[in-house]
Amino acid sequence: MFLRVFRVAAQQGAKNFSTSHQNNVKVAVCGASGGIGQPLSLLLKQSPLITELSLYDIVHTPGVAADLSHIDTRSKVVGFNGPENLEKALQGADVVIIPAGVPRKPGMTRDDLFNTNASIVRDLANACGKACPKALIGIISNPVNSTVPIASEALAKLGVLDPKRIFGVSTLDVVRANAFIGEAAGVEPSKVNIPVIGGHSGVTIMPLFSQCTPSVSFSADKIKALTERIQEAGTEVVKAKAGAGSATLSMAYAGARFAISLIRALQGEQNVIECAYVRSDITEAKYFSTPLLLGKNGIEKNLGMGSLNAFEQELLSKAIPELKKNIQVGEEFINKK
Ligand SMILES: NC(=O)c1ccc[n+]([C@@H]2O[C@H](COP(=O)([O-])OP(=O)(O)OC[C@H]3O[C@@H](n4cnc5c(N)ncnc54)[C@H](O)[C@@H]3O)[C@@H](O)[C@H]2O)c1
Ligand SMILES: O=C(O)C[C@H](O)C(=O)O
Repeated sequence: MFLRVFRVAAQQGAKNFSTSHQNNVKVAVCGASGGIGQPLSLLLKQSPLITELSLYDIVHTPGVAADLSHIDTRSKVVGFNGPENLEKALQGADVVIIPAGVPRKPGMTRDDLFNTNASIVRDLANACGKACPKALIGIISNPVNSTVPIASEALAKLGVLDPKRIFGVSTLDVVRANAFIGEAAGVEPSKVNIPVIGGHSGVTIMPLFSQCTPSVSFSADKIKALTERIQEAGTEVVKAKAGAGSATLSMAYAGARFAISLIRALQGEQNVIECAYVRSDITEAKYFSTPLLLGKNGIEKNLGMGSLNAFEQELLSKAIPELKKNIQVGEEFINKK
């Protein structure tokens, strides 16, 4: 079913493709051999909007690329292994998606991944800054609340930061919220659309039930319970996988949706909107996720968070201090001597 949805979305994009200014679209996936990287690359391989798929990892990319290259779709697939090939992998990329780094095990928080993943994201952002400074970059690697500031500062140090082009991928929070609400309300999940704002961990994940379409009429207790489930959904998967990692398949779906939205907007399609964690002046937190109107240069317009009800205001007051702390940790890491 979801493959069909992708085909439909991709075909809708393809209508614009013929009239677009840009016929060639190169997408690079960094961390392409991993639990997310492989299914994400598979989903991207199905999109007729992509002409070149560049797969980078420190292991196994020749095999992953050989395998995917036998699929009879438009894009050419090339694998690049090891840091000495990183800049080659990124050269000319229009979109870079980064699911590189370690995932959680039961009992860990996303912040426990910081020590390993901070330097991985810094190095990949540095390479993007050199090889494809105009690319739209989507960061999946956790902790997203900190890795996006790290990547942004790395690009700023190189003098190539354009905050409109760098995104923390929080699409999985929206996808989960749509799924859980659809199930609870008896509505087809693909018809549900709820903004999830803030950040991507625990209390920073803020689903805005008051702005859900179609509108839903749950009790206050039900909204609280669903909000907590959405906030802890990553942990739900980590526990269920019992040591074998965190969400990979749903993340690949969400990552592909986000990447394809970036490309559709790049191709000139109007009204492409996604929530993502970006540099922002909407709240006191320097980075914050809100619905974004996407365009040819990344963020066309930050659509803000709209009006919040009392429950959502309370969520915001809990999210902001945590976000500020996560952002500061990221900035201190990248700015340390
Ligand atoms: N944003 C989200 O919503 C979300 C959702 C799920 C997982 N994640 C995060 O995504 C990351 C990846 O998760 P996974 O399950 O795919 O992990 P994984 O261990 O299965 O795969 C990670 C891949 O990254 C590669 N890698 C490691 N160092 C690298 C480097 N320097 N350059 C390029 N590649 C490198 C590894 O070789 C591996 O193939 C984790 O940090 C996880 O927490 C984020
Ligand atoms: O929970 C995790 O560690 C992975 C990811 O951030 C998720 O939300 O599934």
